Amino acid sequence: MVEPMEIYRIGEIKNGVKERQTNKDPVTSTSDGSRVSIIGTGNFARALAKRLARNGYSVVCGSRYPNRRNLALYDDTLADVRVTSVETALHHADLVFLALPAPATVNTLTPFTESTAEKVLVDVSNPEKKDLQKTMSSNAEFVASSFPKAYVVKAFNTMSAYAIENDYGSGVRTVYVAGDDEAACSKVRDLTSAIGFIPVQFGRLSKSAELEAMQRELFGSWTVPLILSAVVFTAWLAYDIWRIHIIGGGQWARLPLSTMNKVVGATAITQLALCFLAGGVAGIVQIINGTKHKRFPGWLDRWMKMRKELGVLSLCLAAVHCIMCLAHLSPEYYPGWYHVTRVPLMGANGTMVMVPVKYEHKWEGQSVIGMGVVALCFMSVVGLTSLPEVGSHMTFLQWRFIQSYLGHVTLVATAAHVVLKIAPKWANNGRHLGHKLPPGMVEPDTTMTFFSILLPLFTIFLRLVLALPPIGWYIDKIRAGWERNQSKDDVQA
Ligand SMILES: NC(=O)C1=CN([C@@H]2O[C@H](COP(=O)(O)OP(=O)(O)OC[C@H]3O[C@@H](n4cnc5c(N)ncnc54)[C@H](OP(=O)(O)O)[C@@H]3O)[C@@H](O)[C@H]2O)C=CC1
Ligand SMILES: [Cu+2]
Repeated sequence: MVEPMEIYRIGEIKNGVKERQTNKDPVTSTSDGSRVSIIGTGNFARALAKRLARNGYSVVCGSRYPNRRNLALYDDTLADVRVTSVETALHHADLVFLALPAPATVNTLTPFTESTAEKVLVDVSNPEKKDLQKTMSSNAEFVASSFPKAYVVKAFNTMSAYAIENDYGSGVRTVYVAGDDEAACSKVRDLTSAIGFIPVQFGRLSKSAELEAMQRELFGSWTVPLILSAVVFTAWLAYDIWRIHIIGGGQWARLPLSTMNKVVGATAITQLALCFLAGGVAGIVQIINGTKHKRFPGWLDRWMKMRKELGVLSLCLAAVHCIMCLAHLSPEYYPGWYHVTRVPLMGANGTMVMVPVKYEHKWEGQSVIGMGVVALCFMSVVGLTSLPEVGSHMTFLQWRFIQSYLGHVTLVATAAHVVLKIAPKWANNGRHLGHKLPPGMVEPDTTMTFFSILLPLFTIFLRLVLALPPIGWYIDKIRAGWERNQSKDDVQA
């Protein structure tokens, strides 16, 4: 942590803040590690300046119009931050943040190229694709090629100005740092930790392209799982509308809640199955390869990497399904779940009549709802621990237990919830539809609920096959490092 130091400022006294003058010359002395310059006076520059000033740094912001910028108007903390010309700011410190729009970065510094020599220039920009130079994959590399005597580092671009300004120990705290000069990167990392963030060296400057690309994708790693959810949801919805409302003549008034509820539930369980199926398919690929040291095919690799997102989306959908279920849980919608009880009522002519009413759940209703609640609880634990903010507080053993073992129990509980829902219909063999089937004939179940359970059941079956001996032993051996072709290769070597 950098020691708080005497802050000097030149400029107007705002809101009665007493001006502290030192006899240091802020322009000529640049080797002081507690001095930082920021080029730009916008949202990012102000947020970073505020944070640095709070931590005792001497901060100067370089502007095109220094006389027109008064940062103290935004925040009292910024009263200690001086606004100077870009050139003066470049001289103020060895560490210079470039908080400028990407297309303006190089143009702003070009007139002062000589002043950039030996400076650590931190590019925080998030350029649009159209702003990138044709031959460059990132703005940071363009800055580096334009100012070869400077040490360019990419950092802070994945953090919002809001988080920089307001983080008091929670929220996103990781700052990715990329650069070719280790001393320069180390300077940026030290400053990052000194102001309360966690620096992570992301790689060399060429990795800036990845850091910049991260900010161009609205949903990042969530994009494909979200699209997949939308596709699965639409497919189930189309099927159920066709089956229930178009050819089945079901009431359209039941579409927004009753039909939609089933579709949301079916999408949730499909996503959950896809989340766990990836591990099963990976197991088969490892058996075929006879080793765990071979890279998975690209599609499987991407699938494995989106398991967290698939699981969390499934949890969100399951929660919505639960609320929708509770919202219309009544004998009208679920007649088979209730006992018929006769209660006496006074008839019109003064005589008592016994009227059948339904208010008590039969075991069918109890078991479906009970199992649904259990599944949702397990799913919440698995989903929440898959978030890095929660998972990072657990030991690997705890994390694996929840993600793998409890995860599979969740899938089984969810499948059981659905099977309990549709099993009574199978037992009735079509009688619920009012059909009289000849002996031995089975009414085919064409409900969406039935189809939606096939993938989860297959996933559970696959995981069982892969877990039980002898296949389970074989996979364990491979996962412990054994290789089928090891001895042959060793002999050849
Ligand atoms: N805001 C955020 O949350 C984040 C921003 N960033 C990156 O930080 C950089 C700055 O963003 P932000 O502070 O939001 O942007 P702003 O538009 O708020 O500020 C940019 C500043 O750059 C200076 N500037 C110099 N030349 C130009 C020019 N030609 N056009 C416009 N401004 C110019 C201006 O200062 P002056 O007029 O005093 O010269 C201006 O205040 C961007 O590259 C952005 O991608 C990265 C992560 C988060
Ligand atoms: Cu359900």
